[in-house]
Amino acid sequence: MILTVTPNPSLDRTYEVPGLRRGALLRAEGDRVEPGGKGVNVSRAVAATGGRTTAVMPLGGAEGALLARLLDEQGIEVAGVPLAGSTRVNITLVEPDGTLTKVNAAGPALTAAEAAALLLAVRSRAANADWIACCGSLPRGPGPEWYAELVARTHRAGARIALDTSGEALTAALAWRPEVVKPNAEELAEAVGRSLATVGDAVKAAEELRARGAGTVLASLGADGQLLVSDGGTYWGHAPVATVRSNVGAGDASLAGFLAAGGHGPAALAAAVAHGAAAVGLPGSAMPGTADLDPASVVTTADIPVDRPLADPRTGGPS
Ligand SMILES: Nc1ncnc2c1ncn2[C@@H]1O[C@H](COP(=O)(O)OP(=O)(O)OP(=O)(O)O)[C@@H](O)[C@H]1O
Ligand SMILES: O=P(O)(O)OC[C@@]1(O)O[C@H](CO)[C@@H](O)[C@@H]1O
Repeated sequence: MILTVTPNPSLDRTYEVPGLRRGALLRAEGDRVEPGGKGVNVSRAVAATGGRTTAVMPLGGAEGALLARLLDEQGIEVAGVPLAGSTRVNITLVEPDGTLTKVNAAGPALTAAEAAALLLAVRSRAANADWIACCGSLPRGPGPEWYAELVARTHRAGARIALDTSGEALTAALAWRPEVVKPNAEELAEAVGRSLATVGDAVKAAEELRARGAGTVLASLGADGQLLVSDGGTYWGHAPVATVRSNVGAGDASLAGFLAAGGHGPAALAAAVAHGAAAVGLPGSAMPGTADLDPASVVTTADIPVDRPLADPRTGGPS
C-alpha cells in the first residue's frame, strides 16, 4: 500500500482560454476541476493502475469537501484532517497552442494543533505502508522542518519514505535520510545552488543530494527524461511523446509508477518514465491508467548522455 501525504492539497481548476491578454476579460472555452496537490496526484496515479493507496491531507471549507468527494468518486481512500481554514484552489490557464500558465495559491495556514494532527494521521498508518510519499509544498504555519519531523518519526515505525518537495523543506528533511527523493530539474538546481546545463550536471547534482542524505534520487528532467541515481548505479530513461498536452502532475505520475514498481532499479525507472510520458499526453492533471501506458516505448540505459543539453525548465511549462 502506498500512503501519500499532501500537507497543502488543492482543487486544480483548468481553464482553456483563447489567449492571455493582460488587463482583459478572458472567457474560458472549456474548464475542468480535478483533485490536486502532489501527493494527491500520486494516489490518483496509483489508483488509476489498480494499486492500493490512502491519501492523508488536511481538508477545510467547501473546497475541502469537494476535494474529498472527487477523490471518493475515484475510489481513493482519504484520511482527512479537519482544518479551520479552506483548502486552496490552484488555477491553470491553457492557451490554444498548449502553453500553460499556473497560479498556485499559498493555501490556508495550519495551526500547531492541525499540523500535529496531520503528523499523527500519517504515523498511525505508517506500519501498513510499503511507501510513504510525502509530496508538495508545505503550508504556512508548521515551518520548514515539518517534513524532517515526519521522516524522523515514520522511520522509527519502519516506513520507507519518498520525498518530493523543494527549498528549505527538502534541505531539512535530507538529514533524516529519506529512501527516495524526486526533484525536477529546477528543484535539483535550486538544491545544489547552481544551474544545470546538461544531463551530466544533473547526475552530479543528484550525487550531491545523495551525499547529503538522499538514498536514491529519481530526477525528472521534463522532455529530457528521468535519471535514477542510487547505490545500484546510475541510469537514464526516456520515451517519445507524440503530443504534449499538459505536464501538470507528470512528475507525480512518474513517482507513483516508480514506487508501485518497487522503488529501485532500472525496471522501476522504466515504469516511472512510462507514467510520465503517458501523463503528459493527457489533459489537465489526468493520471494514466494501464491502457494509457506504453512500456515498450521506454528506453533505459546506464550509458548516460552526459553532454545532452537540458531544456530550460522555465520553457517546459509549470508544474
Ligand atoms: N515535454 C515532454 N516530452 C516528453 N516527456 C515529458 C515531457 N515533459 C515531461 N515528460 C515526462 O514526464 C516526466 C515528469 O515531468 P517533469 O520533469 O516536468 O515533472 P515535474 O516538474 O516533477 O511535474 P509535476 O511537479 O507537475 O508533477 C519527465 O521526466 C518525462 O518522463
Ligand atoms: O504548490 P505545490 O504544492 O508545490 O504544487 C501543487 C501543484 O502544482 O502540484 C500538482 C502538480 O504536481 C498540482 O496538482 C498542484 O496544483
